[in-house]
Amino acid sequence: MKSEKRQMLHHLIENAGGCAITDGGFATQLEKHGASINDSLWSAIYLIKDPNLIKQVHLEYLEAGADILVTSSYQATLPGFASKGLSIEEGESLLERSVKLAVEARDTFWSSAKRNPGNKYRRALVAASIGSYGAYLANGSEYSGCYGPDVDLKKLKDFHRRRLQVLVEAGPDLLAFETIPNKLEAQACVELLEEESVNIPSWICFTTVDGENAPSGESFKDCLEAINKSIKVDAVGINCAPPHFIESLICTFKQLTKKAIIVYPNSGGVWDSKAKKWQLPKVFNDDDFGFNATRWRDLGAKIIGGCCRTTPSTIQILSNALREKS
Ligand SMILES: C[S+](C)CC[C@H](N)C(=O)O
Ligand SMILES: N[C@@H](CCS)C(=O)O
Ligand SMILES: [Zn+2]
Repeated sequence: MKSEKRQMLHHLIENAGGCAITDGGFATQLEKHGASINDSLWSAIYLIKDPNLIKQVHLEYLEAGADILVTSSYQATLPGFASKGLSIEEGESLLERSVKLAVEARDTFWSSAKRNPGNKYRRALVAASIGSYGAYLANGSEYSGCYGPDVDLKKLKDFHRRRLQVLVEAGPDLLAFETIPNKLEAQACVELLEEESVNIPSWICFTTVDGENAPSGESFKDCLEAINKSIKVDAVGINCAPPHFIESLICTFKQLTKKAIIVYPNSGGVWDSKAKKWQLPKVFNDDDFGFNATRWRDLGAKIIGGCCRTTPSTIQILSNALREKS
């Protein structure tokens, strides 16, 4: 049973014909529904404010063809919840809720889809999001990689450990480390997976601002060192970076790792961490995503989706493109 679980992500990729589809921007899709997430918890504030809206967004991505749902826990942390006056138990139950909402959406959707013979769907997997330490800081440091001199490996592991334990306990199919901006945090994630004997698959995704290195300026070669040595990490790649960097990054990652490559870029633009808003126009529209997704797949990406400011319609177009031309 244990080893079956470990293989779930690889099986999904195989069943999808070699390239699975993850969902699109979660927080920005909440905003499309009128959510106000200008908050230190960002989208995670909706675990308190309106859990049903979270489920609705998950359902929209399933309908659009996502094979993987990423949970609403990106910026959900125990210290973050504590800063809102919540107890540890309350914080832990909100983390559990993030997984439950996605599992419920998946189960509801799948029980109706499978009644329909010939439907285009596959039973989706639920990936518990673990946003970087920079995401928790809410100061844009997931795009700078600068955590300051006081942040060492132990501090990062201490920060991530309890949340990881609670999320794993809640029963997701896999773990998704998102917007990792430097080598130290990648190493912390790998060591935690090992120390906690995590037995579900995981991916680790980095951001980039120059299209070549991690935001810290460290090379991806250096950032991947610990990841490549660990059997606990199944896929590695990029999320929430501008889409025009993706093609060359897939080629770079192919030379640096044997892990499955995952890419889910944002639609372009720059995050203004003071105004808590995406600035500058999008670089890719939905059709650009559709066209480029087949190219990314042909270059070797095994999981493709979207991040901030991509929507269910982006995933719909991407999914049509990948399914038609596989
Ligand atoms: C991926 S960024 C857009 C998430 C939000 C950021 N951590 C903040 O709170 O400002
Ligand atoms: N899973 C998160 C990532 C933000 S960069 C979201 O889509 O909101
Ligand atoms: Zn994003």
